[in-house]
Amino acid sequence: MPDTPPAPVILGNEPGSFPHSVLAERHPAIVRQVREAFPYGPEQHRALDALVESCAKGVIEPLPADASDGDRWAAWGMDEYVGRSWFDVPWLWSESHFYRRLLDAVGYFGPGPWQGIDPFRPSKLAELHSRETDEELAALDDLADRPVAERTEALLHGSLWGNRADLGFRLSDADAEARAAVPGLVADDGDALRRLLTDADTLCLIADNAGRELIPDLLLIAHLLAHGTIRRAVLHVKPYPYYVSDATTADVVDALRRLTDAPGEAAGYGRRLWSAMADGGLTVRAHPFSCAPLPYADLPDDFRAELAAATLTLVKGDLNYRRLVGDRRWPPTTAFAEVTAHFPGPVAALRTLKSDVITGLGADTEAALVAAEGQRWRTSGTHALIQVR
Ligand SMILES: O=P(O)(O)OC[C@H]1O[C@](O)(CO)[C@@H](O)[C@@H]1O
Repeated sequence: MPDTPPAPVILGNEPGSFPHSVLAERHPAIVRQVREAFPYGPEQHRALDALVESCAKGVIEPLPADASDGDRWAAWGMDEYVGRSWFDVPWLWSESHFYRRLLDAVGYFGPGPWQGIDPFRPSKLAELHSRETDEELAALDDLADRPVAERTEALLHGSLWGNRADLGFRLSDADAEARAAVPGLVADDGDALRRLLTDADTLCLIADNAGRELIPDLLLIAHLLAHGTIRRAVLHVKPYPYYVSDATTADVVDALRRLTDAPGEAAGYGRRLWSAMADGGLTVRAHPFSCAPLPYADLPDDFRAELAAATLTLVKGDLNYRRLVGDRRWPPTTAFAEVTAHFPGPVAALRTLKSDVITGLGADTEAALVAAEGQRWRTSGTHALIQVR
């Protein structure tokens, strides 16, 4: 990284801090939610009890000897962190590892009858079939007669603000959705983004949440394909359920069915995407590194090569932003271009702010945010940004 010395990595061990509250409060709440969602047997309940106990008072344990991804986790730092408190290792690592252990506890990795059963699916489906989703899809009818550029803008902002709809985030901040989004972006490289999206070949979209975020992401892709703004799109989803609402291939299928079954314009978007999947215009990928507890600076060679070949990579959401710039205590005015210099091609972040990490702010913007809200703006989910490099 050119001139910027790395800032300290964020850990979860400071009581009262946001990362600490995620480990100490949000994770047990997620376990409770998962227990209520399925009629699990005694074995799963015991494993979930053990996980809660381990997170609160214990240390990170080795993976089972027969874990099929044992080597992968070893390469991702497992040996260094085994035996240490969940609170004392990088927060990005411990959060990510929590989801790996949670899936283990409910039998997701099998073998057995619960293999492949997504513990978050009921909440994802409820959101996909909510009144709010109906309203968002109905809004497409009003958009139909508008000029293309206006539709592009509306769909870009739909994709950006769709990131507020995050089920895990709502668990600990139930009012986040109701609070009005603050108008205006804290950083807005929208012009640069529009330039990159002119006559582009391949758009990679690194997806974040399913449901009410994935739907607008898909609508945006359908629109860009339909108008020849991009020739093809690659949608990167997670290979297994992650951070409660992150999108997997099954969620893409659910979202496409939701679109094709909808009344009005939405069905046309769904049908176009369905055919794009068939003719290679839209490809879905689920690379193991998408669930890695590491920043994108550590991209493996195959993933790096793929992103290097894209005209633009659109990185959605808060967690992807943390992975893109590095989950560190950057001074907010640190240049976004410098902390993303490692990324193999043009990249744009579309994110609502839900954790402490932030870069690329103007000094005036930071000062105004702090004067109005203290540090709350970093995590409240009411501010958003578009940043491009
Ligand atoms: O869905 P998003 O936008 O990635 O947000 C998830 C965020 O929620 C948290 O789990 C807690 O805020 C963060 O760790 C993570 O960055």
